[in-house]
Amino acid sequence: MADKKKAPSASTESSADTEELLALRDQIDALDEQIQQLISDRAACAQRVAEVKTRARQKGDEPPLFYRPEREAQVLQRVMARHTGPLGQEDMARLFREIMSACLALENTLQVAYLGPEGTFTQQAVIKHFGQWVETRPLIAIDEVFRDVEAGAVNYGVVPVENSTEGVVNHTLDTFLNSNLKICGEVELRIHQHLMIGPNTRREAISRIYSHQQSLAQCRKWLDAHLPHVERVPVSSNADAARRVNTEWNAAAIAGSMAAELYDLEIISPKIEDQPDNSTRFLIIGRESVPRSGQDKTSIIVSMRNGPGVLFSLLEPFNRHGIDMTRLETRPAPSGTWAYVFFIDFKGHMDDDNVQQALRDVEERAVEVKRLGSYPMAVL
Ligand SMILES: C=C(O[C@@H]1C=C(C(=O)O)C=C[C@H]1O)C(=O)O
Repeated sequence: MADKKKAPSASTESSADTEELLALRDQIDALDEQIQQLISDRAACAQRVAEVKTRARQKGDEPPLFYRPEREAQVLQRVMARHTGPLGQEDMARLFREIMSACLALENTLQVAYLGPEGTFTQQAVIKHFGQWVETRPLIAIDEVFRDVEAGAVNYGVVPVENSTEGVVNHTLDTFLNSNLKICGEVELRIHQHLMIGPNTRREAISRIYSHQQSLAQCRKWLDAHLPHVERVPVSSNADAARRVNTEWNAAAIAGSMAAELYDLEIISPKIEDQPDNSTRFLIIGRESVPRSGQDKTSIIVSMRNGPGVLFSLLEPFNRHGIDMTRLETRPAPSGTWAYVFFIDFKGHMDDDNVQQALRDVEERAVEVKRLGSYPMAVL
């Protein structure tokens, strides 16, 4: 009996396995050492970049721009283009996202305000875009995020702008009308909504579901099918919904995984959004214009006078100059003076010749054109 027990570890086959495993681990240890050295060399380069940027600053100039969105987008694009596996292309780019985030933090720690509270999808968008190495500040309203960036209290702000199921976030668009901030980037986030409960919730007695209005709308069909008689209570954010559930025995919340983690809730039905490709787009707002990255988008607001053929005359220059329009939204004019206000996104950078020509043509036909910015298209 005792001999039999010893047999497997003594067999030649398993000791060969162990040797192979040990050799592979030696290889991994050696590679880790090289990776660590290379990351340290990269970080030292970033430190020298910071010195160069600081030296280049002329007396009386604005502080140097440590964060360069166009350069970061190019680095990530190159990582993805040359990648051949076996790790997934996006997984590799995410690793580089974090390496760059840590390198930038050596130069300067970015402060980023976002539409909070903590645990919302917007916080997830901040981390996806900037990586973990930033200081974040949750604020309770979109215009507060704009105000903090305008006042220089933070470097950048992140706000939601459109959802693939529910459409535009009108409040964000309207705030741009009265702001001089620039759009410096965009983030796209796949949105998964989960049904979650707290430690005191009695599953069979759930009579109320808290969530943000948009999330309730994104899960309407699922709720109709699975919990038709449960009251749906809209609250100010998904994180607020998750917080409430903790103290009520008959309530559940719909929110994202960050909120579940933050408030220690149990996800009882994951991914209950009606559209499987449900995603939200966020904008990064800042005070500076971003140079060309090679794969850019531009956003403008155009005010046109009412009249026949207005939309045609607005769109015609884009068509003539071969510009790919990616979004067109109409909003009521803030004052009676303008009949229409159009929010337009298109591919290309304001420094591109055809974009400059198209903008000149649009400016001739419009009451006013406001350039919100050119910025790198979302890479991840
Ligand atoms: C190193 C630089 O500064 C920052 C850090 C980057 C990086 O780690 O690759 C890229 C762009 C900047 O946000 C740079 O400007 O090249």
